[in-house]
Amino acid sequence: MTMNHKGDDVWKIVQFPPKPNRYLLQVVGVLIILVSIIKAWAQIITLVPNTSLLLGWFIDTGFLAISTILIFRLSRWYLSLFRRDKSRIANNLSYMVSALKLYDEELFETVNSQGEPTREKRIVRTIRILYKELDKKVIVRVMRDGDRFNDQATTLGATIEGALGLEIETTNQTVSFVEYTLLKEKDKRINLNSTVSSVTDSDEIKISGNISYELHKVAHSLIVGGTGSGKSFFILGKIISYLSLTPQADLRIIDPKKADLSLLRFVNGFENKVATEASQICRILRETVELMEQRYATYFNDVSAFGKTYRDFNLPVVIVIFDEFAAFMHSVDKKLSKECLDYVFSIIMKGRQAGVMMEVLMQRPSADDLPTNIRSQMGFKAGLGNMDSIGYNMIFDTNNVDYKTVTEKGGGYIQIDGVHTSPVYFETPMIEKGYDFIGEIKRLMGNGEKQTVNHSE
Ligand SMILES: Nc1ncnc2c1ncn2[C@@H]1O[C@H](COP(=O)(O)OP(=O)(O)OP(=O)(O)O)[C@@H](O)[C@H]1O
Repeated sequence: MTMNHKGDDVWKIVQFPPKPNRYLLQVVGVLIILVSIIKAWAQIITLVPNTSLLLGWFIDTGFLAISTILIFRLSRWYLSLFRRDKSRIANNLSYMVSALKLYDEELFETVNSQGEPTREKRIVRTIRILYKELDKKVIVRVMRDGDRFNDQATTLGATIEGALGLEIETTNQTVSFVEYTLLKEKDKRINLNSTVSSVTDSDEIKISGNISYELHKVAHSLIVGGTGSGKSFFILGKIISYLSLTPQADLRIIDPKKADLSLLRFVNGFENKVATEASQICRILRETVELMEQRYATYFNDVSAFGKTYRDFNLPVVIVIFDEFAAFMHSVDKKLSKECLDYVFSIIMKGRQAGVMMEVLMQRPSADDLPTNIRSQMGFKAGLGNMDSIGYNMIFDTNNVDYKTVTEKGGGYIQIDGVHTSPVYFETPMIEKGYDFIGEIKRLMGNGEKQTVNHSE
């Protein structure tokens, strides 16, 4: 039987009712083991012919050692049958089963010690709950066995949170179980200045205390959020993070609404890299596709490039940030929107290896605004602020999540490929009041002095 170590990667069953403490049975059992082995030893010893003194001493010592080991092993096995899972998690979940009466009892006819017939209640069925304790998480799996607890399994989230005093990170519902993943430590909002790792060669971007990802593994992003949800702060924060990478990211900005992002056109180094008009937008996208093709032609043109990415050639990541994507696609004529969409599609399908990425922002996702073949390639998806279930389903392609009301500015749900299996609640990096985005971007761009980007394009 597995012991209950912290961080064990083993499923354990929550015992209900808990095993009773049968001390008398334990003592008697161990005594029987002891006496039987001593008796057996005494019996065997009489069968051994009494030869020399030395041989006799060896035989006695050998039997004594074997008997001691046998007594110890057998007793340990016997006592393990009575062992109770005393962990706080097991105790609290067992208490929850009792408090919510997540078990069925039936009346049984028996005979009491005076020989009179009596009736006694016995537990005949209990909800089946398993749990696993990891370093940073506790996973509670409530089984759906087709009994009356089947539907209850899906509604136990808040009660389990209360019982364990931990917060649910994700809920995963299948036909045979509902799995609640709880965080041992609450996720913490981080400050913008700790979003980029100081480790050289790292392209790790931190989003919160518990959430981070490597940019080259995730590639394209989708950020959705209504007015006031914190979308602009999030993307401006990300721009600061991207510009803090080494080599510094090469950003192209598309802002058809001529809002905050378009102001970057006044920063040295962003000339010709900010587009607000349809024709400029199409030009920026076309040039980015050409750059991508050029990278493939220069760096990935023979077998020596097998398995390599843009990072092996120390090329900067190129990120096209496309704000108000859906609104733009609706506002331009069909021919132009098709041309733009073709460029976006091309980047999304081929960009990752060459380090050419798309970051699409929009107010509300709908199947018409963002075709499924593009949406499914987005490794990073975030929905900020409150959204209806159709909105969430459109972003995350799942309707098995119990989304909480978002009250915090910059709060929402996020799902990153390779990091999460379903969307989790998060809060965007904190940006203090009066933060000078443009000033900071200017500083990172070297105030228009020569950039420190090390590439040959
Ligand atoms: N990460 C954050 N740190 C600190 N404050 C934030 C953060 N995100 C949002 N806020 C607060 O919420 C307000 C609205 O955020 P923001 O302007 O980013 O919303 P939005 O979704 O871009 O809305 P709009 O589309 O109208 O610009 C900000 O002015 C700021 O006060």
